[in-house]
Amino acid sequence: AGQHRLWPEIDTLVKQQVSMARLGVGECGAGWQLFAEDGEMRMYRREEEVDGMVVDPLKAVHTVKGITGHELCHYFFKPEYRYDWETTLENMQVLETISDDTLLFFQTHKRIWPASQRDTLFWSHMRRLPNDQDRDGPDIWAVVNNSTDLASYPPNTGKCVRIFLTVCLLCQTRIDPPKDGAPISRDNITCKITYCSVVNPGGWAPASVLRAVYKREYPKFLKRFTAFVTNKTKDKPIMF
Ligand SMILES: CC(C)(C)c1cc(CCc2ccccn2)cc(-c2ccc(S(=O)(=O)CCO)cc2)c1
Repeated sequence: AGQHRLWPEIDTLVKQQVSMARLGVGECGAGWQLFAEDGEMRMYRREEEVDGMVVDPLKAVHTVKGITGHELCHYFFKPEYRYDWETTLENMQVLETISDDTLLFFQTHKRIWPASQRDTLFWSHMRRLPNDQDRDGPDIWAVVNNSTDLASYPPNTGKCVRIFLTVCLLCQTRIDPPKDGAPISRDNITCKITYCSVVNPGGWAPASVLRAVYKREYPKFLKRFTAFVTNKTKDKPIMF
């Protein structure tokens, strides 16, 4: 099959997002402020505005026992689970199945703050990456979501304001095999998560209101999503 028109953009952005996500908070530029902590979860943001719009880049790191990076990316990527964990979702459509690891989504989100309703149009790509640092270490899995244009879905024509986002979920699984040579169980696996996002909420919303929403919503999202995956996988064979 010929290359899809989006493939070059997808391949370039995925590589760029993954290399950024693998940098520690200290390495990828100054100005990261820790704004939320909960157990193993640390959430950082940078205060940035584009054309007067708050687009605060966000970087969260978390460690969750008992699930793999492949499982976390699988439940984040697959549309059939999204209504179970994305509570702000009003409607989700898969407009195009570009390949088995690349989908085009159109989503409308519930109206949350005293501004208008939002929608998002983005491609989503899931990929296993070679673990080039640690040869025999487990692989790294990533999902990248990036806003895109589609002539049949022009932004800001209907009731919704278009959100523009780039999101990267990067996961690395650590396996600590049991001493007695027993088979690996979920007690022996740990997933190190890096979640990066830059979201331009579009339209106009007061910076103070937006920042309050980010601060409230993002920690909830990561906790809710990882709890969902833990619960979904606990009685299933491990998906390495
Ligand atoms: C909070 C803010 C950054 C402005 C925001 C507001 C809204 C609109 C609805 C909403 C959600 C939460 C709070 C306020 N409004 C949606 C999103 C959003 C949408 C999608 C994705 S995704 O990673 O593609 C997962 C698939 O859905 C992540 C974030 C973000």
